Amino acid sequence: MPWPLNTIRAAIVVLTLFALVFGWSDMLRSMDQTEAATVERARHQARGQAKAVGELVQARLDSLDLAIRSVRAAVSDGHAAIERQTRLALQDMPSNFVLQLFIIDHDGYLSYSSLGPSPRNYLGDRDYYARLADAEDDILVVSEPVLGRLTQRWSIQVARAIRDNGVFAGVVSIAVSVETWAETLAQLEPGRRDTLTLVGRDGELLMRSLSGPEHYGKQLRLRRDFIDQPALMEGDYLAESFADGVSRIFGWSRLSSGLVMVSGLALDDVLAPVRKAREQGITRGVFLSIFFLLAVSGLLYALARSAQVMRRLAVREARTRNLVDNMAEGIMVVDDAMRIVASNPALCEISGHTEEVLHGASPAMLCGETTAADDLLALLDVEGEDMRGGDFVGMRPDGARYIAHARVTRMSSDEGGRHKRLVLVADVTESRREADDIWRRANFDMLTGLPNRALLLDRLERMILHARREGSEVIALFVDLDLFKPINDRFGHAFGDRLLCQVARRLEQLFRSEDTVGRLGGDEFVVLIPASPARDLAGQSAQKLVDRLSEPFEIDGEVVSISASVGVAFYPRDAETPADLIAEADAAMYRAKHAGRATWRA
Ligand SMILES: Nc1nc2c(ncn2[C@@H]2O[C@H](COP(=O)(O)OP(=O)(O)OP(=O)(O)O)[C@@H](O)[C@H]2O)c(=O)[nH]1
Repeated sequence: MPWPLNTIRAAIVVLTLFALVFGWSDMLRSMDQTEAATVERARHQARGQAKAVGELVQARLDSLDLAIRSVRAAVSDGHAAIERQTRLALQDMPSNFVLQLFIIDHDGYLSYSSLGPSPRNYLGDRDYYARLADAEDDILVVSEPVLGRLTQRWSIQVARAIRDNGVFAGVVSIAVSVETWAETLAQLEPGRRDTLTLVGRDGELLMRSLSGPEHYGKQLRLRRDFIDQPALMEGDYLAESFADGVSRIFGWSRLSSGLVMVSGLALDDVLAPVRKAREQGITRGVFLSIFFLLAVSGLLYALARSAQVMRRLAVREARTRNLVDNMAEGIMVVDDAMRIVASNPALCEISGHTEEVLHGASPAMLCGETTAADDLLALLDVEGEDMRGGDFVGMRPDGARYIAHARVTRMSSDEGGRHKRLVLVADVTESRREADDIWRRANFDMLTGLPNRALLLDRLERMILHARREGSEVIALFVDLDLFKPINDRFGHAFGDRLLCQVARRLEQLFRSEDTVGRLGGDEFVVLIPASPARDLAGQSAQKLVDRLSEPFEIDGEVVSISASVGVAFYPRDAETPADLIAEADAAMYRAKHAGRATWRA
């Protein structure tokens, strides 16, 4: 059983929603996965970058340390040796990078500067100086950025302590330009909003490629692995940058000097291609979804329309079926192989067969008799015609006959070019009988059964037309019984009727089938004889007639004798028209009466 339409529509709606929800969630999930993978790749990239740049920074620090150590070794040799060694140590360093090399004595006063003699300047308050003074080991200290009192430029001090027999004797320090160093780092950055940050051992910001001095020396507020876990050498994290509020993916690497290089990749830039692809994907998805929904809506609409059409068709079919079932006229559809393929209750009633019996049977079944069946089958053979009609005699299973009128219509051909026939069958038994009766009443004399005046005149007209064509003649014999009234009077009217019938039979026996014997009314009869030539035959016939009617009649045990007077007229000699010819014969009959009756006159 096919699914109800509503179920199909509900299934389509559910499947559509499922497809949309599944499609969208799958697409968004795969987008999320792509985003996560991109972030993961960026983490690796940031780490790698922190490591590579960190190595460069460390190399720089190593060369600065080398310079510091070489100058420190010359301190005990006096001012000239310091100056010579300083020149030597700084000769390969760019002047905008190394701002100056200077020495602070054990009292905290500047005792030497590569920039030349300078006023007595106390620098013992600097953090790095205090740290070196307190340190037990020979360590390299990298200071926070400080604003030079003389130079008014931001610098980082890279310094080592001078020891004289193990006693703190001052500091050799190189001031490097934060600006220049940050610029150098900026050139290594891959993106406009990416950052490279150098962080001190205690988490203080030494330099940052993107920002100015306002952040120098600031302690990074947040807890970071590279601060909390000194043993960890590298790592990554995602955070909002404290300096500019930009979210970044950070990778960090600890340098051998203990400083930490942090490389930050702006999250928005990292994800820009992914987000663009996501936007495009969503736009495409929206269009596809709209298109899909439109297509499904179209399908649902088409289904609704077809359901409507089917309902209308069903109603129409039911109406047609109702009409066909309630029609008084029998209907059958006969296929190309002369089988009944459909019938209605009226046909069952007319034919006396059930629908089951009729179905698949030959229409000949309606007739029962071979000749009648042949007539019907011939009637159904409508090849070349679209419509025809005719009567056939049907026979019911109980043997009862009926007259049916069939109207056969050739239906339009099917795919195979075969035609079916639609046959409307009406039981016309009654109407045919009535029509026959009317016809007989109109054309025959009810007493004798002979043709009456109307039919006589009609037959005479035909005979005259034929004679005119053939050049032959027509004889009209007008017969009037002699003295019939006395018989009526004596034996009664009914007796007279029976006598008239016997006269009619005798007249019929006297003449051939092509002749016509008719009764005009009363005791008057007419005989019409087509003849060529007519003259002798007329006389013989008239005489024969007079003789035969003179013979006695026996009616109800009574023997009676009468005679007849006969008038003869010829076409074309005596008259041209049927009425004139009869009138001429009538006139001749009167002449026979006047001649004494029981004779004939022409
Ligand atoms: N029984 C009977 N009589 C009829 C019928 N039609 C007419 N008649 C009678 O037939 C008679 C005909 O008479 P007529 O032909 O005039 O006269 P007739 O007595 O035959 O005399 P003639 O014709 O002069 O020899 C009338 O008495 C009619 O009433 C009929 O159908 N049946």
